Parts: sequence; structure tokens; C-alpha cells
Amino acid sequence: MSNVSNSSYVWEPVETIQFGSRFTPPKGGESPFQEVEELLGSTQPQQPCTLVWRDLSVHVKLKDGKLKRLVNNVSGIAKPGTLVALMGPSGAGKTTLMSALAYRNPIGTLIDGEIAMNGLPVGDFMHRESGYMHQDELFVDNLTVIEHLSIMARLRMDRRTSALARRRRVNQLLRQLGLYGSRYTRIGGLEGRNTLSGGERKRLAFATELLTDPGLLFCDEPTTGLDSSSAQKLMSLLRASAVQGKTVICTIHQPSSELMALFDKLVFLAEGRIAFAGNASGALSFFESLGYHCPLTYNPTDFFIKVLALTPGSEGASRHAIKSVCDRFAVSDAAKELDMEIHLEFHLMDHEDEAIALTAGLCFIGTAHLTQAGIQDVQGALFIIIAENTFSPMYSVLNMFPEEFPMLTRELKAGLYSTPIYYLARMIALFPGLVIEPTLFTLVVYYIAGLRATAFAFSFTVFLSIIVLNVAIACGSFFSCAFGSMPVAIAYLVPFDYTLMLTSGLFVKLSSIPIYISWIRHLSWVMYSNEAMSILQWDGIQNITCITSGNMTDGPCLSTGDEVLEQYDFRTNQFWTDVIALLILCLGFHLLALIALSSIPIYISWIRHLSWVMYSNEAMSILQWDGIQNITCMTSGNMTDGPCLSTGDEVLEQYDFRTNQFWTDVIALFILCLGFHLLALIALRFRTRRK
Ligand SMILES: Nc1ncnc2c1ncn2[C@@H]1O[C@H](COP(=O)(O)OP(=O)(O)OP(=O)(O)O)[C@@H](O)[C@H]1O
Repeated sequence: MSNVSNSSYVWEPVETIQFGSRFTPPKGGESPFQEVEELLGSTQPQQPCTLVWRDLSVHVKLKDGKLKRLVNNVSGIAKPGTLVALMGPSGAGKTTLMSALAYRNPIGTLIDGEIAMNGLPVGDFMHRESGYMHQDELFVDNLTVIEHLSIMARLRMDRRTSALARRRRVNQLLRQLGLYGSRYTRIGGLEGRNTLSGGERKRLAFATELLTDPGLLFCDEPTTGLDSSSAQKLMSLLRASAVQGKTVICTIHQPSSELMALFDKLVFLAEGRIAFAGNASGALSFFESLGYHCPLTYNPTDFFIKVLALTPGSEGASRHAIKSVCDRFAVSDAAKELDMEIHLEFHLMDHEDEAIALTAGLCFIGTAHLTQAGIQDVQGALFIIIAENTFSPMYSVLNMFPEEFPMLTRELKAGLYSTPIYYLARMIALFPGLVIEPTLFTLVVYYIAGLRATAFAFSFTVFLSIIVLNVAIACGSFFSCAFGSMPVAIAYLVPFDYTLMLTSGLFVKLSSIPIYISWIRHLSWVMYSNEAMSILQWDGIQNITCITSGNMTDGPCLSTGDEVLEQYDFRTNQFWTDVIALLILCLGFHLLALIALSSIPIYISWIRHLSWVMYSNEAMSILQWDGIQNITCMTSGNMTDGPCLSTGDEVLEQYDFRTNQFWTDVIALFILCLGFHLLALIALRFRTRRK
């Protein structure tokens, strides 16, 4: 794709949305749609749906054969339990984007980019697994409400569903959506006869989509043509569906403030690009940061849409302003954070455990013999088992807590439960995966690689891999709770995981690690598990051959398991110490995570005050960019399509650097230099005194 704007957005559950103080929160903390939630409480979506898309562009082929771009390189993620508004002026690309996401593109459209639902690239299954409520609902007018739903139930529901179950579902939906009283009313038809109102027709369309209870719902302009009370009623139903765990995506035209309060996430589209994505208060501050202050008497949504619309007569200037808004959002911290989450989602999708297990196993197939080459192969297979149970799981939980902080804070305040109970529940929910995944993975690699065929070695290797995964999850949870946001957590976790690797015993001999860093190995579950698994493979082995291809090997020969272990500085009598250390690490990290979680929002941002890299980077950047006014937006003679930063201040702002910090940075660098020298001196004196 030629034009990359890096626009991205993520949809996730958040607390009540408010534009400043203009939306009135429900009284007494009660949900405004409690009744509906109670009604819908019995039906659970078949499965939670996460929809993720990356670098998505939609083109349409015009009659003259040229391609017209309707959606321009957008990325995003929609998670279960969220109600999302796709907004923007007419022609912004809302319906086009939603049709592409729902795999319901009109003929002639070309899609570029990736869209996946629950890890699978979207395809025909989307018609079964998701519901799509069209703007213009089409009914056979002569049918009554119950006739329509009964026919649709027959057509749409699983063929194995009994007639009784279908009837029950139809009646349940009629009651839930307030259509039971009108069940014998004709949908439309001749004037003078009793027919459905506009709001009832919309609710009937909604009921039709709910027949199969899909986890993902798309609604195109559900409130268009409804009076405010019917619109509120319908939106409350959509909100209730989201509360139940469905993922609901709506395009919506200039909703009132009351309706806006029902949405978890807002996405503003303009000219096919993302102008903003996030929650309502974020939208206010984002537009304000660009100089667009919403007048007090104005509905903020109307105001934003006006900013993003083309003004007749001055289209050129409007396009320039819209481009500038989209560019600024694309380089905002929020967009970067979302990009990271989307990439993580795709990364996890690309790393299916079983596939990796098979690939890893196949690489080691038949190599684990008692030969000199076989030693390396066994150690390699063990490391694969440990690494696979460590790194992916550790990173995969980084976003789990930060995304639930708003809801957790609200529910803790309401006294619904305590932090330890929440943490425990979160871990219990993860538990099946924490046991089944490492077991399956180890089983495949162990069998294919042909590791030591004793019940003790096999069962303990599985047991250890389960503990390794649990320690990794606990450690990831700690970083996630302590740093409060995924990008910051990643920034500190990456150096930590390098240290884990280095102190694993595989790359550097443990005895040769410098004393001042070797203490870190006591935190390294990679080392403990590597030692314990190696002991399981090599303890008691006496007959490793030194003959390679009929000749004695030229290099050093390790003929017993003890010699192999010694080579890695592992000791047989450490086995139980390793197991206990792993259990202590698991408990320790969980405890630390809980402590960090109990004091949210704890952001260990104080650590950055020790970072001379940050201070020097800020100071040097200021030297380069301060006062620069004329950064060109032209590339090869054309205005660049991507984000354009035209002044030095904008560049600095992009990195959160502030010009007035220059001398603070310089002084901080001096203080750090002196401070570290002082600490070194103290350490030196301490050591020499001991000797
Ligand atoms: N088949 C097509 N051929 C040419 N242009 C198209 C086609 N379909 C859509 N468009 C154009 O693409 C742009 C986006 O259309 P889309 O229907 O997605 O906008 P929208 O934001 O949903 O607008 P509205 O709120 O008015 O429904 C519009 O300018 C529209 O004219």
C-alpha cells in the first residue's frame, strides 16, 4: 500500500462515558438499562468475539476502470463486552468500513489488509457467526411479527434445533424486546390497518439478528428515523447486549448526549481515515489539544462531526484541516498504544501453540540420542519447551489488567468485591489454559523429539512446564499491574527477559557470570527449570557414546549424564531446590502483582528519573528541534499522505519532550553522574573493608 497513515483504534470495555460533565450519570450508580439487562440475562453469547484488523483499505472499481479509495489504511480491535460507535460526517466511510469488517462487502469492492475474528481470517463463516442489522430493514409486510420471527428462526437457527426450542427462542426474544404485545400485528401493509411503528420495526430487525445469539453484532444506523424515546430504547438494548459479553459495532449519525453515554468507545472517521478513537473524554481533550474548543451550549458529537465535515464552498481548506486532525491522531500516544495492542493480537494469532510444538518437535525429530550431538539436541528441545512457556504467555497478559482498571476502580469503589478476590477470579478464569496449553505443548515436543522415555522424567517435565507457564503469567501480571500500561510494561519487561535468557545456563556458563549480576539468576525461572529438566534427562545416564560416524569424536567427549550437567554448571542435588524455587517465584510474583494492583494507579514512573538515556535524548532532541518552523510536508513533489509534523515543537511533543526541560535534563545528568560515582565509591569502600 502506498499511503500509510498508521491510523488505529481499539475498542474495549470502559466505565461510563462522559463528555466533561455534560452527560448525567445514572442515579445511585444503577444501570439505566437494568431491566433489559435482567431480561437478557438468561442468554449468553455462544462465544466471545474479538475482531481485529490491520492496515485495512477498501477500494471500489469505478465504471472507467479506476480505483477509488473509500477507507484508507485503518487498524483496530473490538473486544467482547463493548459497544462501539462509528461516527463521522456523511460519506466518511462508516458503512464501507463496517461492511468490510462484517465480510459483507458490496460486489466490486476490493479489500486490502487483514481482518480476523477470534484468530481466524474473516470468511463466509462471518454470516453465521455475526449479526448485521441493516439501515433499511426489509420485511414481508403482510406477515405478523411472530410469523416473521418463526420463519427466520427456521431459516437461520441450527437445523438440529427442535421446533419447541425455536418457539421458545422466538417467545423469549419477543418478551425481551418488548414486542410480545404486538406479536400478532402485521409488520406493514395497507393504510388503516394496525401496523408496527418505526421503533418496533427496528426492534424486530434486532430480534431477527439475535435469533442465533451471535457474539458479534453490526448495526448500521440503528436509530435513524426513530424519535428520541424509541432511539434510547433501542440503544439500551444494544448496550445490554454488550454488557452480556457481545461485541457490538454501530454506525451512528449525530447521537444525542444521552445516547453517547451508552457507548464504550467512539471512533470518528473522516475521508476514510481515523480522526479519533477512544473514549468520550479523550475525544474532548484530543480536539481541544488541536485548538477545537467545543462551545458550552453545543453537543460535543455535533461539534466534532462539524470539524470533520467538508464545508461547501471551501472544500480545499476543510480537507487540509481534516488531514491535519487525522495526522495528529495517527502520531498520538493513544494511537501508538493501540497499534501495539493490535500487533500483539496478530502476533499471538500467528503463534498457535500446537503449530509451534509440531514445528519445534519436527526440527528435533529423532535427534535426542545418547551421542555427543544428541546432548545439544536434548538441551535445545528443553529450552524450546521453557521458552515457549515463558515469553509468549508473559507478554500476552500485559494488557489484561490495564484494560480492566477503569471497571475495577469503579466496582471496588462500589464495594462489589475486594482486590484479592478480583485477582483470584482473574487467575481462576485463566486456569484451564495454564494447565492444558503447557501439557499439550510439552507432550508434542517430548514425543517427537524422543526425550527420555521414563514416566518420571516425562511427568515431571510436564509438571515443570506447567509451573514455568504459571511463573511467566505471574511475572507478566506483576509488570502489567505495576506499570499500568502495556507499552510501559513492555519497555521494562524486554531488558528483564534478556537477563532471564542470559542467566538460563544455556548461553553463558553460570559460574562465569560476573558476581554483581549473578544474583539475578535467583529470579530466573528459566535457569531453575532448565536445571531441573536437564537433571530429569541426564541423571544416572552412563553410556553416552563418544563415537561419531564410526570414529572417536575429535573434540571433548562427555560420556555420562553427570558430565553433561557439570558442563552447564547444573548439580543433581539441586532438583528439589529448583522445584521449590519455581513455586516460590510463582507465589512471589502473584503477591507482588496483587500488591501493585491494590494500589492502582501505581505507575512506577519514578524509575524514569534514573534514566540518563531519557534525559540526554530529551536534551539532544531539544537542541535539534527547538525553534524549527519549516519542516516540509512534501515528498517527491506531493503532499505526504502520512502524518505531517511541520514544526519542531510538534516533533518534540510527539515524544513527550518539553523545551523548558533542557536545563533540568542537563542538571539531572550531572546529578546522576555524581550520584553513581558516589555509589561506586561507597561500594568500593565496602568491599575493600570486608577484605
Ligand atoms: N460503489 C461505490 N462507488 C463509488 N463511490 C462509493 C461507492 N460506495 C460508496 N462510495 C463513496 O464512498 C464514500 C463512503 O461511503 P459510505 O457509505 O461508507 O459513507 P458513510 O460514512 O456510511 O456515509 P453516510 O453516513 O451518509 O451513510 C462516500 O463518498 C460514497 O459516495
